[in-house]
Amino acid sequence: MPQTQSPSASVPVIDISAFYGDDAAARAALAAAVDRACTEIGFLVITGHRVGAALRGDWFATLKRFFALSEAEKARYAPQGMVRQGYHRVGSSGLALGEDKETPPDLREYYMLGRLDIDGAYFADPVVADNFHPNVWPDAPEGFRALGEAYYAAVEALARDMMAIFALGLDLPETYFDDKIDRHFSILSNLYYPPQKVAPLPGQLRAGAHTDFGSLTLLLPEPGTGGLQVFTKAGEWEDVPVVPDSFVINIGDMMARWTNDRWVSTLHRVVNEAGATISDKSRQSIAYFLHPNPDAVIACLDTCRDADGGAKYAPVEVGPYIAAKEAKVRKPGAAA
Ligand SMILES: O=C(O)CCC(=O)C(=O)O
Ligand SMILES: [Fe+2]
Repeated sequence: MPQTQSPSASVPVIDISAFYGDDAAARAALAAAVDRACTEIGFLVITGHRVGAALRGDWFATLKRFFALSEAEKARYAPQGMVRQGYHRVGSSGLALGEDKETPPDLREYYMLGRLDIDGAYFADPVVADNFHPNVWPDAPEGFRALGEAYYAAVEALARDMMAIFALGLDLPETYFDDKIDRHFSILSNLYYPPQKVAPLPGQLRAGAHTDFGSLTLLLPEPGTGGLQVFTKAGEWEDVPVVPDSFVINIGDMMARWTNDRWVSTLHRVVNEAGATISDKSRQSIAYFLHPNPDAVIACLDTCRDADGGAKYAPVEVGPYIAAKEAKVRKPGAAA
């Protein structure tokens, strides 16, 4: 972990196991703790989830074998145009570009998996179909598809549970978000930050400063690795705590808009190792971005209106909002 940043004081660690029990007071306390974390920093580290250790470990190991393949082999799975599913090489995007900050591309490659079940008339409707494409499965390594599908399903379920906890934290019925996320187009971004053999360009990071676009992100950094930082209200970059068997959760722009900025979509980044211009250490992480239904309209929740009943943001449709962000992040020119 980089040594030059202060240890985390802002991001709380919250055990969510009460959600799976029937102790009403414990569930209410959990919802209040999550509300506080989302209000103060927009990030929390959760324990007590149900995503198994073997699944997490096996998926990390399989991904590592994929990223070790030759560039030519990996390029066989690169998507066309703005399709997300498939392999994205190092230099193909820069997250800070989405914040209109001209920076060199991020030092990472990734393999994106999308929603598993896209059968049915809804998903083929031209209005939303751009958000739903079949997954692309590499010939190797063995087990990639089975593990990728199992991991996707596990975090999809956890994200749904987190949205239910969010609803409780916002004084809404637990099921409030269900019909806004039942046709989600969530992306599982399996990330690999290669060892750095040459010095980065000025302003070039492993992942540039950005907010996430969807309603929430479930992030699983490789066990024991740091590098992820949040921008605090005090205006400082702070390390996110590294906690065994946890997920890092942060809210994205959709949740900030739903809550009228009562909950904050916080800037974050992944830094190079402190002071080092080259490094032989790689870093892996797995991010699940919950993107609500593409045709869901995100408007201020009744429980989050300004004192005068108003709202900061005009209603926005999820699909076009996220597509516009991605067009900036993946703009041509960002390619190395
Ligand atoms: O790799 C990480 O730890 C964070 C990545 C991230 O913030 C993102 O891809 O949106
Ligand atoms: Fe992010």
